[in-house]
Amino acid sequence: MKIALTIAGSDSSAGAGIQADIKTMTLNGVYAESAITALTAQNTTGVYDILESSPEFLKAQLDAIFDDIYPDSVKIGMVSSKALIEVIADCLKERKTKNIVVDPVMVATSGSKLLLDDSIETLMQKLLPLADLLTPNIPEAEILSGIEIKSIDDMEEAAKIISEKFSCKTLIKGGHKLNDANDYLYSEGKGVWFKGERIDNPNTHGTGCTLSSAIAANLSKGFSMEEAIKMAKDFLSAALKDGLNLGKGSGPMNHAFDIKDKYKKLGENR
Ligand SMILES: Nc1ncnc2c1ncn2[C@@H]1O[C@H](COP(=O)(O)OP(=O)(O)O)[C@@H](O)[C@H]1O
Ligand SMILES: Cc1ncc(COP(=O)(O)OP(=O)(O)O)c(N)n1
Repeated sequence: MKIALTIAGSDSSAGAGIQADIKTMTLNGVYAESAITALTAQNTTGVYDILESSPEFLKAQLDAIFDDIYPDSVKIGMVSSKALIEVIADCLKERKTKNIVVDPVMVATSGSKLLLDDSIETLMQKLLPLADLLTPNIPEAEILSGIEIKSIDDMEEAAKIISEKFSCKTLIKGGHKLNDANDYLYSEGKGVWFKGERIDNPNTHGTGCTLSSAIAANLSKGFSMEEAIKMAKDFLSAALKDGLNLGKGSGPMNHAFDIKDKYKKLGENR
């Protein structure tokens, strides 16, 4: 079985973060491992508290993982501080990790900061140049490229700037901010649009986490980057389309859309 590792924060409501990543990787047919950068007290209405892992404890988690079950891909999500970013960058270099997908999580859709302002520079210098793929949303892409994104042309230009700056493929997500569900990949001098069907569902908590971890799972299985992105978008759309409606705010998607009926039946005889 292929292995994917997520290095990210825990979301207590399990719609985003580590929990979304593990569900996504599992349902995309790979074995999921996790190294937790922070615990968040979070639900569909916001992030109420954050407790970071110490750098020593994050390193201990990564060493335990890499010494035993070596991953075929790594997805990195919320990493809030400089010291944690450095631990991850050192580990990825030392362990010669392949298929690195970085979702440069900065602010949750609910508005809470998940990356400290003074850590953005460290993220850009130490971690992003190690990535095979970056998956910023529009506000993150504006920070990484240094340009304002107000149009489709701006999206294309920003992807090129980011890709050249960090020497990696860059997928800018249109998402709910611009151009509906259409995302743009720039890679080695070439751009390609991934058109998605916009699903009218306000419950989009964890869409970014789900997309990046599905891409990592698909890379683990040996798919090309373009195939991995296409399949990840199909998985995300199906999870959104399932129409789960939980919580008082922007709720989680149903990652288990494909198997939910199988397990529902098991309980029906009781
Ligand atoms: N309503 C929607 N219907 C279909 N796809 C969506 C919708 N909203 C977001 N997406 C897709 O979800 C993925 C994550 O995008 P986005 O929500 O912008 O990321 P983030 O959670 O990092 O802000 C992208 O592929 C985007 O196109
Ligand atoms: C612990 C944790 N990590 C990441 C996020 C952000 O999730 P994302 O899928 O990028 O976007 P929203 O869910 O905020 O729309 C998070 N909220 N918590």
